[in-house]
Amino acid sequence: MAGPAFRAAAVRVRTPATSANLGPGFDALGLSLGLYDDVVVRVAESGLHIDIAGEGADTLPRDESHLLVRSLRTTFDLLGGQPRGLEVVCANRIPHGRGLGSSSAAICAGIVAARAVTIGGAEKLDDAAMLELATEIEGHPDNVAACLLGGFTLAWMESGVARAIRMDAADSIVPVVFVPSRPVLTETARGLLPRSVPHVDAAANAGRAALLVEALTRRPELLLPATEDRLHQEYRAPAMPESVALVNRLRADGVPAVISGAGPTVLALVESDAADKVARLAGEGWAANRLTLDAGGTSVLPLA
Ligand SMILES: Nc1ncnc2c1ncn2[C@@H]1O[C@H](COP(=O)(O)OP(=O)(O)O)[C@@H](O)[C@H]1O
Ligand SMILES: N[C@@H](CCOP(=O)(O)O)C(=O)O
Repeated sequence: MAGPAFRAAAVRVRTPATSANLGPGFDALGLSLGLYDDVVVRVAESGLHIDIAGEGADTLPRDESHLLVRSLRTTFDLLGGQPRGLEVVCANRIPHGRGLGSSSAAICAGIVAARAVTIGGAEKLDDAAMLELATEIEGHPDNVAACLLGGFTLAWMESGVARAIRMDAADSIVPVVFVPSRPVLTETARGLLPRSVPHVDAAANAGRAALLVEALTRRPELLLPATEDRLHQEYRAPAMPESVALVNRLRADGVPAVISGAGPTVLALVESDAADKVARLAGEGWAANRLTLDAGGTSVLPLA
């Protein structure tokens, strides 16, 4: 049987950074942030050519082991076959290994780009199937849900299948990130988690995660209690002691701060009039950035 046909024109995909967990919502809650990687994918006559600018330009592989290319390949297989050749041009702005969802961004960009360059791709792979595939590649659904859908997402697994709903965070909320210079791989930070946790901690997190949905969408004044976590942050402290100390210091000052994703970035969710002041609180050793909320998720854009 013949494989699929491909568009001759290049496709440009923009994909956001994400902050997962948000304190108590381990592997469930995610927030899409206004910091983006861009990728242009073109089907070529032969071979694989990868061009990378920005984050990872000195370290990422230029072969089939590149994460975005692996995601493209997996998606093409699902859509019925591989193109003869591929050109991939990446402009990376999301820092790697910092808890801002760079791997999810690469995975989602690959899936969306493969679907867009395949004629009839959207009919064969709908949005639910993209979430399922992205979760399979990433291993947990929280970042990829926010990355694909934008906004504030709640993801869960149902009979082994990832599902998600999208909400909008209150637009008075400003995400401020404190990014340290040293990375910690998500795999390392997940390896520090215990296999079981005390019932009292699980119960506390369930209540706070539920409260967080209300706080983030409608009542930001509840963000400090709503972002309290007992399931992952302290367990991860040995890999990121300065980050956990900064979270505790900010929280003691009344700032709703959490470890972003698996860390080591610290995320503060603050009202816009306090954002600049909060951004100055961390001091030396942190790149503090006042970001925006992303509403659109991973999108196919016109070529520049
Ligand atoms: N834009 C990208 N292109 C290719 N690979 C990427 C890209 N972004 C991230 N990765 C891969 O993902 C790894 C980081 O993933 P991870 O440890 O989950 O951290 P993060 O919190 O940034 O997602 C990088 O070391 C790299 O191997
Ligand atoms: N729920 C995951 C989130 C990982 O996010 P990342 O941005 O660090 O990849 C976890 O806490 O392990």
